Amino acid sequence: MNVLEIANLSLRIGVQDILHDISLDLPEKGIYAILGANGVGKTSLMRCISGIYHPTGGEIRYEGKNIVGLKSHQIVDLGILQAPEGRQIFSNMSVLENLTIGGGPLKTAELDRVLGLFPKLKERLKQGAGSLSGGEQQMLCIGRALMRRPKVLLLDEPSLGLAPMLVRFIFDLVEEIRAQGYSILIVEQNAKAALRIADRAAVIEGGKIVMEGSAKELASDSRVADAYLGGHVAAH
Ligand SMILES: Nc1ncnc2c1ncn2[C@@H]1O[C@H](COP(=O)(O)OP(=O)(O)OP(=O)(O)O)[C@@H](O)[C@H]1O
Repeated sequence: MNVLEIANLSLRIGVQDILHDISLDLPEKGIYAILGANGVGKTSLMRCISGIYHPTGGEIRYEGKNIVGLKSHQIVDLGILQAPEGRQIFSNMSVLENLTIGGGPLKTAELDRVLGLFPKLKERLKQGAGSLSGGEQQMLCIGRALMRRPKVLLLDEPSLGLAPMLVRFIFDLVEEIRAQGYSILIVEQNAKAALRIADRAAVIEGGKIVMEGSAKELASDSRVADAYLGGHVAAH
């Protein structure tokens, strides 16, 4: 079953066509990767799903129901949570405050579950979030989304600015999060890392899907290799 279905989605802002005829399905407990270079529309697609941008055409169905037109907070309440690009943590607040902000009364069980995934954060609960390393800030950003127990997690460039070792760590963690029953849509420029963990993937160029298939197919496609894997077909 698909938890999220995007059908013929288009987005126009002013006179600019940002997204055109985007269709993709996220299976329940699946990882779907959206690949592409800078500025092709990946973040805009995420923003359409989370209700920040309103698509000009098409549908976004969550558990079979079209969510286009709903407000961001309604989409969050339905169970679609985004860990945004650039992390957007509150650097002058503590790690604990960042994790618990906006979530109503503190849910200890949720906190324990999230901290179980991120032992590094557990050691730094009282510390100012601004003093965390880049990788830890990324964990905090994902952890904050998980505190709301989403069904669908939207990850925008989780590897951005991280050292290769940390990229591996973050992607292993995404796999672990999926194993806990979440469905994950991940936007990435790091095609190699994303294809390693994804079930399916799409490549976006100029606001359009130019390739779509299983992650295995895409990883062994010479066009993907040339454009996104530095000429090497990825070992899967
Ligand atoms: N609010 C907006 N107003 C005008 N143009 C916008 C707006 N949001 C996005 N765009 C344009 O849409 C295009 C796609 O941007 P988007 O941020 O979605 O790309 P991206 O693939 O996520 O790139 P990046 O990896 O740099 O975030 C860009 O040309 C951008 O300038």
